Amino acid sequence: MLNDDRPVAVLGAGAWGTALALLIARGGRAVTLWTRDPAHAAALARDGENRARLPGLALDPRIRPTGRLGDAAGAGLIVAAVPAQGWRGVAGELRPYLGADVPVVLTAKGVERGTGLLPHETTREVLGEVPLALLTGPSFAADVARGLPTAVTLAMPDETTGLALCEALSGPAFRPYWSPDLTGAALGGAAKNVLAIACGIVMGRGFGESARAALTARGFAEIRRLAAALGGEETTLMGLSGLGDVVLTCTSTQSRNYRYGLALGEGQTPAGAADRAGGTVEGAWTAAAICERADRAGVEMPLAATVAQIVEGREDVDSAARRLMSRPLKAE
Ligand SMILES: NC(=O)c1ccc[n+]([C@@H]2O[C@H](COP(=O)([O-])OP(=O)(O)OC[C@H]3O[C@@H](n4cnc5c(N)ncnc54)[C@H](O)[C@@H]3O)[C@@H](O)[C@H]2O)c1
Ligand SMILES: O=P(O)(O)OC[C@H](O)CO
Repeated sequence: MLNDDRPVAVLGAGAWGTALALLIARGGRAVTLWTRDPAHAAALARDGENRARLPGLALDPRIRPTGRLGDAAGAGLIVAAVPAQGWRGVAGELRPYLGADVPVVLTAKGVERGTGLLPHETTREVLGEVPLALLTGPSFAADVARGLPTAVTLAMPDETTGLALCEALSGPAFRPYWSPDLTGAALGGAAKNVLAIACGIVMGRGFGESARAALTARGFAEIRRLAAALGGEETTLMGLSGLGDVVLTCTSTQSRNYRYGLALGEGQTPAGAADRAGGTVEGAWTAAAICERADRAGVEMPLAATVAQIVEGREDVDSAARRLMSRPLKAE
């Protein structure tokens, strides 16, 4: 299934899809790199690089860009790098082209608005019982594309296929660790984007490093509460896909979510902040969606709810900070 000569289809040719296509192609596999925009596919082929997202990094000759989703037919493995809000539609269009027993590796880090579903839950609704994995964890596209050392989580309940996927996707500088816990891994990846926005806001507003450390720890506590309520494992949250990605994204200006928060903290509007972040800011969409999901599970997430309020322009940063600091004192 995995060690055959069929190409790998990577869906979504943004920063992450392009980085993963490079990783896989360098491992010797042919890659079909699909983008919804045929003009973008033509530009990728013509330029030999993704100028908008990973400028200066040459595409491997084994990568074939395409604007036709039907070119994914015949792939031995699908890697989906479409943002969480767009994945349901793409998955539906993919269905007729998906071969029997072909594994689908999801990589989106978000919660779907309107349903509160994590990417693997959306996929189950649309594609049914396909072999499903999630690749997540601390990994900036530019780092992976440059071949810098990276370790991630590959979550899949079936151990045999999960380990085979780790092998298939590993490289000299890319090390996936298998986990059986899809829910814990997906939740950590989605929620850390919301927390990264909060940390960016705090730093942009000049509240200082102590405030950011407090926010990171208290935000991580609410993520763990929700994960536990949904059946995610504590060990997953304490690993690469949870703590690892929180550490990365809550501290680095390489993160778009963090940059978006920084701009909000500096007083920009949500639209201006999105422009400054550049590219997909999953946490901006996920903040409200994860709160809806938490409400249904009876879990309180005051920090995520505050990010949602600020992102939607319903509260300003200073009044949010005053409100959070005046909450009743309680046990840690
Ligand atoms: N960039 C990273 O370092 C990184 C790392 C790990 C995971 N991720 C995750 O990967 C996903 C994609 O992020 P990215 O960095 O590639 O973002 P990006 O902004 O660079 O690119 C997003 C791509 O998705 C496409 N897209 C958006 N909506 C679509 C839709 N409805 N149908 C089809 N295509 C659509 C866009 O055309 C674009 O090519 C996100 O969930 C992100 O959290 C990103
Ligand atoms: O740029 P961000 O904030 O989407 O973060 C990218 C990756 O998720 C980091 O692991």
